Amino acid sequence: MSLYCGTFFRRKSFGCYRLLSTYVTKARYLFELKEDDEACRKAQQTGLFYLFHDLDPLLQESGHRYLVPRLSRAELEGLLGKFGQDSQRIEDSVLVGCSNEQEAWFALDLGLKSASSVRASLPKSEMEAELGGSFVKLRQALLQLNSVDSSLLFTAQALLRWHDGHQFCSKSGQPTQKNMAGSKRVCPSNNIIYYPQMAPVVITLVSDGARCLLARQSSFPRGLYSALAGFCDIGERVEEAVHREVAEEVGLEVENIQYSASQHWPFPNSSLMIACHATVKPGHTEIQVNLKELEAAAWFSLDEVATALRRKGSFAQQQREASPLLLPPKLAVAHHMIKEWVEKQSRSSLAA
Ligand SMILES: NC(=O)C1=CN([C@@H]2O[C@H](COP(=O)(O)OP(=O)(O)OC[C@H]3O[C@@H](n4cnc5c(N)ncnc54)[C@H](OP(=O)(O)O)[C@@H]3O)[C@@H](O)[C@H]2O)C=CC1
Ligand SMILES: [Mg+2]
Repeated sequence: MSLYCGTFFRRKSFGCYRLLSTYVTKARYLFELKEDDEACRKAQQTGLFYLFHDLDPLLQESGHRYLVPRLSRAELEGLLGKFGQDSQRIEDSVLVGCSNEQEAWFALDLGLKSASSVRASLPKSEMEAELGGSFVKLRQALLQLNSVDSSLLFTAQALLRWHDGHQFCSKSGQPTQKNMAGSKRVCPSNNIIYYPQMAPVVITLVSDGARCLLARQSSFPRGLYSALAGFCDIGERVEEAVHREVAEEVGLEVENIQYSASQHWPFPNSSLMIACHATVKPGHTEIQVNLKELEAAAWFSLDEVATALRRKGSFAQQQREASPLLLPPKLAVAHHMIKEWVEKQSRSSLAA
């Protein structure tokens, strides 16, 4: 038997009521807000709002870091009033999370172009002056955000982008309607439900036992190398995608595929990055770079990679110093895998 009593779920087990964990309580609260428009509308009264302008989040500079301001409902209504918009606009926001105390967090974009005058794009520089911050490209701000803020902003931007691109039903051509939380859109003419999507991408760190294989695309910043990444084809298993992508990009066959971690990556569209380690078949290490996909690929020794990982200083600083190898930023899953590989290799060379 389970009882819902306001803020907590309690489950009766062996005659006593067990308080559910904060995590479970939060998960169920968010589930309720996604399912129940009225509950979500109510949560918008007491919630906090992250602001975006044409998918760029509002940030405030503080030394070398960015802070992410959040507006209360009253502050948001005041802002909208100054720009001739009524509080109805708040219902365009999407739910992105909540605090342990069940204060719901929403994201609202006031800069996306829309055909409707009630959804007009508000002027960016006037809003920035009013809010004492600036709307910054999320990719540019990455290195100056903490991991909690960046993860929330990744989700918020991906969700806002998805809604902006799914205003119409692909079958009937009619406008779709967002539910209050923004967890889906429905076509009123045929009841088709559209859910936000992420494209699965495999990212593989290939090792030959002593070295790891890193590659770069011509679009990467100068000096940056990363693990091999590629979109999963439809119908493919993760293992198949890993085999195919490595074969396509560097002409090698891999084995011993081991799952490492995953990450939602919002650039340029929403991807679910599935990170795996893999090894090449013994003696099969000769790389044949597919120049349609990559600019270069090479094997790097433990020492080269460990030195690059240890290097301090900003990315731009390292580029100026012409560091021989630059690695992805800490918050990218590619960085996590490279670090994991270095730790494992270092442990096994110590043990040897
Ligand atoms: N977080 C991290 O640590 C890292 C994240 N990544 C991300 O991984 C993603 C994939 O890596 P990438 O090497 O570019 O991928 P691929 O090797 O699969 O090649 C990219 C090409 O795939 C095509 N493509 C684009 N979107 C899709 C899609 N949804 N489904 C199928 N094919 C698609 C495009 O081709 P066309 O333009 O010809 O249509 C694109 O040029 C990138 O978005 C990148 O940002 C990559 C490395 C590290
Ligand atoms: Mg690729």
